Amino acid sequence: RSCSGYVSRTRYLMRLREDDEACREALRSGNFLLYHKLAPLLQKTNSGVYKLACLKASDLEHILEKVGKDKRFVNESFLLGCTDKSEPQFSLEVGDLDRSALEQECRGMFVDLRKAFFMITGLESALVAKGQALLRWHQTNGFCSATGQPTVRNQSGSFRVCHSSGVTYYPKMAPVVIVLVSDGSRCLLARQAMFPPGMYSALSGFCDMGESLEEALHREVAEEVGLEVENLQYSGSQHWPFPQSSFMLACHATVNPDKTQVNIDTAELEDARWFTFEEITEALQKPPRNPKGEPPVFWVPPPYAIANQLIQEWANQQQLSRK
Ligand SMILES: NC(=O)C1=CN([C@@H]2O[C@H](COP(=O)(O)OP(=O)(O)OC[C@H]3O[C@@H](n4cnc5c(N)ncnc54)[C@H](OP(=O)(O)O)[C@@H]3O)[C@@H](O)[C@H]2O)C=CC1
Ligand SMILES: [Mg+2]
Repeated sequence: RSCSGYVSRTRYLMRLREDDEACREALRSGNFLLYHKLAPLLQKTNSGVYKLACLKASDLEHILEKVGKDKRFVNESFLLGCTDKSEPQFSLEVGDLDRSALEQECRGMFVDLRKAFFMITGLESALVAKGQALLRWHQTNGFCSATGQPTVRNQSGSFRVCHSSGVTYYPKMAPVVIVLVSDGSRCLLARQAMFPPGMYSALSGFCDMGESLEEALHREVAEEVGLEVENLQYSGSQHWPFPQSSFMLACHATVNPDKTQVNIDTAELEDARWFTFEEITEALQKPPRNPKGEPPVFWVPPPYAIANQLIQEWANQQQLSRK
């Protein structure tokens, strides 16, 4: 099978999703991400940094045998994608097996995704989030919501079907808008009470049924801070795993510099305020943690969060316009 290039990899994955037999076959040459109760397996490299553990099929079978599990358990994996070399990648939940025995056999440790996500590289964190999202979706969609009967997965895990009602269920994400509002020289950031101390982020909110991106964005800003925005500019998108699969759609927007008085919805937000270019530049350079015991200083979400991209873009824009 010659599968170099993006199109042939994509077509290969398409076939694995649709053809159960081909997908079962692909398990034999697969790479596996393991999760213990949704916590991914990481391994420490020789240089002391953590990486996502990717086990070969033969190693995984060997490990399963060691912890007393039939190697056919591998068939319960879900297809995630494939590497540049067209090696298929799968995720597997091993939460029923002994955690420390597995950690020992795999020379790694299972780390809560909220920590793991920020311990590894950007590409790995996108993959590990996808793996968890797919496992979580399957774990919570075992029954048809029309009939209450069990749903059955296809081999790749790209859908589940209820044979009683005939309904097919596909993995879902919740669309969320996130917007950085600017008044021309300052940008508006907010914090929820549950955020870590000192962290402020761009305004965000779930899209309502039937809304466009633009409508959701206008509504969220009006609801949360009582402002009317204009000049929406799309920036990018991101799958976000916390607390569950969101599909983040990120935009910039402006307000009239004469109408910047915020009126905060205190049920949603603890605070929202305008930050200057100098405050933002300083926060972008700061490591995202407060030393223990110190009063909280202002900081912004880390680079893997699309909020960081918006803030960075705004700062770059300001820098140019100030030259
Ligand atoms: N990657 C990034 O840079 C960032 C990501 N985010 C993510 O964006 C998402 C939304 O942000 P947030 O500002 O809190 O959202 P909202 O402003 O819409 O407010 C959250 C409220 O919406 C309700 N809600 C929860 N889930 C859903 C859903 N699936 N559909 C509709 N309403 C829902 C809940 O209400 P109730 O209290 O009634 O349950 C919740 O309290 C979060 O997942 C957050 O992690 C946010 C900022 C930055
Ligand atoms: Mg919000």
